[in-house]
Amino acid sequence: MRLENVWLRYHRRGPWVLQGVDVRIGAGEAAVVLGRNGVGKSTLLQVAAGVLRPARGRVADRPARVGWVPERFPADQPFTVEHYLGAMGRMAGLTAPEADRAVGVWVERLGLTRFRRVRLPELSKGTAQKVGLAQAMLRRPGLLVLDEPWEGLDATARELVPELIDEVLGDGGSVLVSDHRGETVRLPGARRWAVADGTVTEEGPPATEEVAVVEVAVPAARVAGVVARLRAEGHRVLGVRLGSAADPAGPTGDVAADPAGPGADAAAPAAAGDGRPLDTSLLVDQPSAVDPSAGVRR
Ligand SMILES: Nc1ncnc2c1ncn2[C@@H]1O[C@H](COP(=O)(O)OP(=O)(O)OP(=O)(O)O)[C@@H](O)[C@H]1O
Repeated sequence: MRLENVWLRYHRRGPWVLQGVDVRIGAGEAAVVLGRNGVGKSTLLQVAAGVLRPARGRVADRPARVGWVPERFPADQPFTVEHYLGAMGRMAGLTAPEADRAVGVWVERLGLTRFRRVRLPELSKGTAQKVGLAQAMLRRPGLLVLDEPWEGLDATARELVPELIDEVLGDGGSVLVSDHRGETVRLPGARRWAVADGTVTEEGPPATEEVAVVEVAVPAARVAGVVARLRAEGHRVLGVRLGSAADPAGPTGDVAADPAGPGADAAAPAAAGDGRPLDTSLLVDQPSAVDPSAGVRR
């Protein structure tokens, strides 16, 4: 997904909150949005989620299913937890039985079982936040946007947030999260977007960092998931090639996709050893899968 030259202000003659923002995030990647209070983090997340429309510029390739968790869950709605979540599940495109099943799963995971029949306005802030998390996860989002997700949550639920993020990333989704409490140290692999003066700057890894290249053989059918997981942990995936199970490092392997390397041919058809197509969709157009020469072979 890309934000291209995005401008936004809340009133016709008001100050611009976002001014020509250009950022992108790939499948299986997370980005933490940082900046001082009032700088525009929530505004940026809402544009990314499609809650706010930019005055100028555009958001391209936003995944079809977006999970949006606002900083403050709007609990002033006259529904019980289970009615609200069931309705949200159906709005997300689940059938009634699927929605019921999903509600059961997330109510349990988030420790909401005893609140099922409680009306939203009667919930504490932390419990309402959990309902906010649950509604975003009922149908696995391709983009999960979390505005200060740790705010108001109890210790157990705070532990769960990185777990949910990992699950979305592991399925090839993208995650954006803002945080002013430093909790995002729990997301060591995330990219870091610093918001200041209406613009967003990506903070890169320290240039002096020494790296090593590790070659790993995985079943071809699991390539997409493994690549997404590696990226979610902050590793750069330099390329993927096919090999044989007997001799994975042998010379017979064809290059299936080298996402950013010189001569990369993302359109080249690739098939797993058993003839099934290899899902390389996650391996193209990834800005973070970069310069293979950055890896040092020792
Ligand atoms: N609905 C609104 N109407 C008018 N101005 C708004 C609105 N929402 C936000 N703003 C203003 O836009 C600017 C950016 O706000 P935003 O909430 O995006 O910042 P933030 O970085 O998320 O802040 P915080 O860390 O306090 O949540 C602020 O000056 C804020 O007052």
